[in-house]
Amino acid sequence: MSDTEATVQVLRELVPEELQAPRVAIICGSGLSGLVASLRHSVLVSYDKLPGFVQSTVPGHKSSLAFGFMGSGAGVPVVAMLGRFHPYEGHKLSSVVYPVRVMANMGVKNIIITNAAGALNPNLSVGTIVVVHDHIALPNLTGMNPLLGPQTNPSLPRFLPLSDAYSRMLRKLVFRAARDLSIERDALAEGTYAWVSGPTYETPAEGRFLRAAGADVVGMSTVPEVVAAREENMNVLVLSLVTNAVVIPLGYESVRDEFEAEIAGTSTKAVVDEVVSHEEVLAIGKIKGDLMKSLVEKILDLLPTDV
Ligand SMILES: O=P(O)(O)O[C@@H]1C[C@H](O)[C@@H](CO)O1
Ligand code: HPA
Repeated sequence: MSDTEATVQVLRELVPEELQAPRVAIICGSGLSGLVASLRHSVLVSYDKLPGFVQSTVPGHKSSLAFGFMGSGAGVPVVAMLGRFHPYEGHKLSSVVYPVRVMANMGVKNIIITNAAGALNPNLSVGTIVVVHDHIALPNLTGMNPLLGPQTNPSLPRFLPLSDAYSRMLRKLVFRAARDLSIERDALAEGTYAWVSGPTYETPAEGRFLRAAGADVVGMSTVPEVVAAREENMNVLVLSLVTNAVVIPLGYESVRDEFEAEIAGTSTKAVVDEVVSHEEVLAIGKIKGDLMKSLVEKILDLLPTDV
């Protein structure tokens, strides 16, 4: 029996039979566990009961899986991670993606991955939900790829194409859901997510670099999960909630100019001194959580029955 099969075996003992075949997995990003507040017949399973699972150590992430039905009518059976694992917590990449492999082993075919992210694109304001259509993963390109090493399951592809990682069908469904809910057009955008390891937020020069490379938002999660989910042949949807702007010009102003202006008694342009914090990230999650929740519920309502 493989490791993931052993974990699924434990879940089968802890979760009632009618919840054992989820169609959709949801990963809740920082401060976004309220996304699944409307789960019906829900059963929570703490990660410490599950072999192979580690613990979420980040504020705004709980260490439990939630099973239940979500959406209108009978609803769709879902399994949600109320907290995720990040490499910066000290978790190995194989641990970070382990829950995705377990959910795939349970037969889940669709995954909605959410996260909090900083905006690199100046057209994105705080609170916008970005439907991710591509990613830039410097860690993947430089030797920190979750698929490095012996294959956990040799029947999965060794060389995984990622040109179509983000399901067009699911992305389109988001916009249909938004129209059905009369969500204003500017509340949603499309973009490319840059994955960084964290836990430091970006310097202004790093922000400029990632923006120049074509990224719209930046965050510290998601991509390893996307890679594992694609290896497991799931349909992937990623929704990033913009919680802050990455202040690209901050720190760039010349202190020599400032010093010389002080001596001359003239004034210089005021330096912006916004500093991002995790508290701010969580606060935006709280404010926009209901919108994200309605959107996810409507996406589940619209999900074709054959996927
Ligand atoms: O788990 P996500 O990607 O939603 O969390 C973001 C990235 C860091 O974990 C944290 C920084 O504030 O929020
Ligand atoms: N950078 C990286 N990760 C983040 C940010 C950010 O600005 N905001 C929320 N998660």
